[in-house]
Amino acid sequence: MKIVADTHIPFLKGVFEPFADVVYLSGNEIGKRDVKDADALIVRTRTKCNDELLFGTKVKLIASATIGYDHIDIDYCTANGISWATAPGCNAAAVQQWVGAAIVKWIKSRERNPETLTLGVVGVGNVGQKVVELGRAFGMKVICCDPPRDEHENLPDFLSLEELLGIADIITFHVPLTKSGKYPTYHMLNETSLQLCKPNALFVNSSRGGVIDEGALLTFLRENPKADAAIDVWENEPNLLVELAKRAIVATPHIAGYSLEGKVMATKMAVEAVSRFFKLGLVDWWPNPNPLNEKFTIKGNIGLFDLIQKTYNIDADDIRSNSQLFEEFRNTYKYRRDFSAYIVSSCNVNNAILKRIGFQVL
Ligand SMILES: NC(=O)C1=CN([C@@H]2O[C@H](COP(=O)(O)OP(=O)(O)OC[C@H]3O[C@@H](n4cnc5c(N)ncnc54)[C@H](O)[C@@H]3O)[C@@H](O)[C@H]2O)C=CC1
Ligand SMILES: O=C(O)C(=O)[C@H](O)COP(=O)(O)O
Repeated sequence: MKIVADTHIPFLKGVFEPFADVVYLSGNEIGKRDVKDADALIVRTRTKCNDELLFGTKVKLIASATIGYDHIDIDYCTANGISWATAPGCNAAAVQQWVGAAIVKWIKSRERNPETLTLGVVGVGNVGQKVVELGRAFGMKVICCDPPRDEHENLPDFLSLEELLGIADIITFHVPLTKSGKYPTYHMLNETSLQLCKPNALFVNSSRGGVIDEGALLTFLRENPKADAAIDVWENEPNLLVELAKRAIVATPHIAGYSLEGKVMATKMAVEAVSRFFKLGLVDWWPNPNPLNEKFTIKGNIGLFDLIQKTYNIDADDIRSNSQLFEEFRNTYKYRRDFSAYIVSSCNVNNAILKRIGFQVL
């Protein structure tokens, strides 16, 4: 058996060596010659799994250690009998933390009162639901838009995108990138839909570049000096639209999901998917030693904003002055810890609220 794996998936080395020849390569370097005789691929967002890579190979399984899967051509895989697996929800808490840190930065710099603000969450899946809880913890009014869920679950409080855009002070996207189907998300925020938005809104994108039309957003920001953007994902990664990055209040290199918890869970889910498929018996696998056993205590008289900033200094991930280092920054990232690693005591926030957004409470 042969496995080709992305070398930047942490904790993977050594796991499959007892069962297979394992070749590690940088995700964007994995090519047809490498995968021709591979049975399985273990990838991240950096490997485009399409006919160009897969045609004529004997790949039977693609396991992606990521939530998103727009890098996998699902139609091609289905038509060609290639199974695929992702890691749903693995780093949702990390993205929640990134969104929290971005919003706190914006509120402090624009001196906005959270209790007067409406948070609009577009896409209410694993990440979106955590962001809804965050907005409530901030004391904001929260409104949601998720037509695919609404259609099946009949959620009376959910709004259309157009309604949400007209009301929200903060608009945050948590949708997959899709170009077809009933509810495509490609450029869902564009020149036309931006006209519905408030001139002092904050636009937050930690979903995928391409969900927002970057050129249209840049024009809107130029025309509306009180509007802002916090962007983690870009249409042409690793290249970013430098003018947009410069105008944004937060510009990071696709690291919203980069917590240690998120990475461990992603690898765990990919390992277990490969093990299930090839019947290798790696059930309830964890890295050994498990780095998540280390926890941290935060004690003292602080409010929620400072608490979030204590867990994550988003400015340290700013890529504006070093945009050419986009991929290197990601590949050498020191994974941060998300809220679940922190045990909080005696701080000025209600314990139930802290627990709802993922902190541990003493
Ligand atoms: N920046 C980063 O590091 C990360 C980015 N992501 C991105 O975030 C996306 C969302 O992640 P999850 O919440 O875990 O996915 P999910 O699949 O749990 O939720 C996505 C939600 O979007 C909804 N949706 C689909 N089309 C929609 C539309 N046109 N309008 C409104 N809602 C729509 C779905 O019904 C679903 O409820 C991922 O697909 C991925 O691309 C995920 C993890 C890390
Ligand atoms: O999980 C996802 O989806 C993401 O976007 C990741 O956090 C980015 O993952 P990598 O491909 O950089 O591992």
